[in-house]
Amino acid sequence: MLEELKEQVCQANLDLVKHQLVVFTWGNVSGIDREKGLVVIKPSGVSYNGMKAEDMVVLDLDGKQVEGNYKPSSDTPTHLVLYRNFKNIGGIVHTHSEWATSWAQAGKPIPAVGTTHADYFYGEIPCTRKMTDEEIRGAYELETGNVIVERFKELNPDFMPGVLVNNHAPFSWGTDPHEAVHNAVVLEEVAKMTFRSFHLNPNTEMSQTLLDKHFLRKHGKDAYYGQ
Ligand SMILES: O=C(CO)[C@@H](O)[C@@H](O)COP(=O)(O)O
Repeated sequence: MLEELKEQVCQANLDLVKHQLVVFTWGNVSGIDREKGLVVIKPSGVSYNGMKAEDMVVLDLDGKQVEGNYKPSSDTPTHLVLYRNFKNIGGIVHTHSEWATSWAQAGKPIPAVGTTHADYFYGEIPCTRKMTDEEIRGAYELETGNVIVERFKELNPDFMPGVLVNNHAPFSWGTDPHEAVHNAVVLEEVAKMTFRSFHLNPNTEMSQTLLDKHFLRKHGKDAYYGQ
């Protein structure tokens, strides 16, 4: 089971390259085995070229490394905060994909103005507040997780599978590493399309009715999209 998760996490990391979401080593994917309470994550700073499942690092939810020859991603504390707080998620992606990162750097949430967005994200994709100097100097990556959780106080992570970290970049998640990558791809596409929509028409908007229709036809108890 853990070996299978290492394969999935490794493949999901390689998929970031395939989908052109990462440059150099600017990203990472993790997955969790909830029964065992173990997280599998990409090693820090290791090139995607020739990366193998056995290179993945395994930790418990407190961050204690239990397997792996490498140090885990420097973003591991952020992933662990999200797994501890968002109980239904099974995979997390962090990238510096250029369109989503542009919104994050600008400190701007991405408004829901089209059905591509509404098929995946139930409302505006939130952006976290700026971190304080104290948070940045302290346990920075853990505090990054904390500001995400703080931003989700009144949001459901099952209906909003991604966030922009202010001055930084996006995180996305899903029920497993593969779905988390899928959501990262959609987030990047939506970031690009929304920027262009506002460029063409600064008054672009979408009704709540259309947002509800598109999100709820794919998610929730009355979903009917697909097979
Ligand atoms: O956010 C950043 C850098 O700004 C990191 O996520 C990125 O470089 C990836 O770090 P790791 O190689 O996973 O330690």
